[in-house]
Amino acid sequence: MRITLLAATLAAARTRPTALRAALRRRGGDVVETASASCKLSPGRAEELASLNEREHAAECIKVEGEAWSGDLEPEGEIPATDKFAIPDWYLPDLDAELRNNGDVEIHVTRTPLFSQEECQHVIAMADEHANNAGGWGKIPAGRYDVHGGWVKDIVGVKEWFDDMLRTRLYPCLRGLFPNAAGDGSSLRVQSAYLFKYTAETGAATDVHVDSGLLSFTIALNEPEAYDGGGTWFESVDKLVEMPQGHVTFRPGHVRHQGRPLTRGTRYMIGGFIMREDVVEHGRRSIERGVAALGGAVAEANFAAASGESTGVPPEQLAIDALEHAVQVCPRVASAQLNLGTARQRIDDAAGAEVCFQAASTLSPRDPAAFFGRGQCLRELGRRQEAEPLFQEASSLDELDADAAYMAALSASERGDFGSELRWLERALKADPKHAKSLVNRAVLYGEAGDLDNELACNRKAVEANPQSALAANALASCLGMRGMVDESLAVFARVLDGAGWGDAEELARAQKLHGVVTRMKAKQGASSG
Ligand SMILES: O=C(O)CCC(=O)C(=O)O
Ligand SMILES: [Fe+2]
Repeated sequence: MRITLLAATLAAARTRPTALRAALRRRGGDVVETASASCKLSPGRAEELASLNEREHAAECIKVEGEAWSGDLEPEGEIPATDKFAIPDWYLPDLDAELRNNGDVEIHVTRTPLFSQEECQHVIAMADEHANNAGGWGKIPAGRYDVHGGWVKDIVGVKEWFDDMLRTRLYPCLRGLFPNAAGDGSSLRVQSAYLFKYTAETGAATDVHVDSGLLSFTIALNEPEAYDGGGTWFESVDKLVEMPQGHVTFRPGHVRHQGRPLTRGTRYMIGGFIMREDVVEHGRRSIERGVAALGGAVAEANFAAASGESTGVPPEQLAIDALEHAVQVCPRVASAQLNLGTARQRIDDAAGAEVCFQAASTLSPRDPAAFFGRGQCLRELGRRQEAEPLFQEASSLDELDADAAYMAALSASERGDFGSELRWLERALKADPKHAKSLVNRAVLYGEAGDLDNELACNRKAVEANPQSALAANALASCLGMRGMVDESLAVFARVLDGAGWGDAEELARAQKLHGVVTRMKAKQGASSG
C-alpha cells in the first residue's frame, strides 16, 4: 500500500516543463514606433557607433582591395533583358530610396543566359580541380547548414574569370538595373563572393537570411536537370526562382531569401555581395555588429560576420547599443527590430523585447523567429493565451522548427487540450525526432493514457538521444521507479546527481527529492519481500 502511495508521488512528478512569470500590461500605438521609441541610446553613444562603422568600412575596403576587380566599367557592357518582381512593403537598411526603382524593391532574373554553357562548365571544372588539389571542398556555414564551397578569390582560374566578368558583365548589369544605387559602377566593391556546391547529402540548403551588402547576385552554374530541389526562395513573397544554367539574379542584398534544400544531385552557384567604397552602410553594419556581439546565435545568419573591433563594452551591452543604433538608423528594417528583441531577451527585458518582436513580425510577417520570440516574451509576461497562436504560427512558417511546435504543444496542454498537445508534439518530433522536451511530454501522454510500455520506451529514447539532459534522465528515472524497477531508477537519478554541470538547479532538486522517494520505495520492497 505504501508502495502505491510512493508511486503516486512519482506520478505527480510526471510534469511538463513550464515557466510562470508575473503579468505586465502592454501599451498600444503603432508597433514600429513603439519599438523605436523604446530605444534609449544617447546621442554620444550613437556617434561612437557611427564612427565604429566608418572605421570598419574603411578597414573592409582595404581588406577587399585586390580580392576582386574594381574600377571603371566596360562602357558598352551588355545588359540582358530580365524578368522582375517586386518585394512589397520591404525596407532596406541603407540606400533604401536609391535601391528602389519607381518605389519598388525589385528582384531581376535574366531572361537569356549571361554566361554560356562552355563558360559555366569551365568554371565548375576549375572549382572541382581546386577542391581536388586542396584535398576536398571547404565548408561555408550558412545558418544550420554547412555548404561545400570556397571563396572565389581563392579559386585559381575562377578568380581571374570572375574579375573579368565583374568589369564586363556583372557590374554593368547592376549599373543598368539599379542606376540610382550603383552610380557609374566605379565605386562598387565585392564584399565577398563564394562558389557553392550543394549536394543532397552535404549542405543541401542555406537558412533563410539576408546578405552582407547593398546589392547581391546569384549565378546558376549548372543545369537544373542535374538536381532536384534547389533554387532561391524569397520568403516574404513566397516565390521560388529556378534558373537555367548561366542565368543570374540581381537584387538588393537585404531581402530575406534561402538556397532551397537539394533532394538529389549537385547544384553549383556563385553568390556575390556588393558594397560601395563611398557609402558606409550604417544600418547593416550596426545590425551585424549586434548579431556578432550576440555570438551569431540569432536568426539572421550572415555569411560574413562583422569584423569585431574590440570596444571593452560587455557583449550584451554592445549588442543592445548596436541594435538600438540600427533601429534608430532604419526603424522599418525587420532584422534590426528582431535582433534587438533577441538582445533584450538576453538581459531578461521581456517587455522591451516583446515590442521589438512585434515590430519585426509586422514588418516581416513570414519570419518565424519574430513570432517565436514574441511568444516567448508574452509567456514571460504572463500572457500565455496570446502566446499560443504565435508558436503555432512560427511552427507553420517553419516545419523544421521543433521548438516552436513544442511550445505550441505545451500551450495546448496548459489549457487541458491534450488532443492538440499530441498533434503539436508529433509535429515537433517530425521536425526533430530527438527533441528531448517533446519526447518527455510525449511519454507523459502515453502514461496518462495508461500505455506504460510506450511511456517507458519514449523516455528511454529521450535519454538515449540526449544523454546530457537532466530533464530526460529525471523523467526516465521517475518512470522506472513507478514501474518498480527501482535499481535502474536509482542509477539514473544518481547519474543526474553526479553529472556536475548538466542539469539546472530545478532538475537537480527534483532528482534529489525523487531519489529519496525511490530509495524508500526500495526499502519497502525489501521489507515486504523479506
Ligand atoms: O542558393 C541560392 O540560390 C541562394 C544562395 C544565396 O543565399 C545567395 O546567393 O545569396
Ligand atoms: Fe544569400
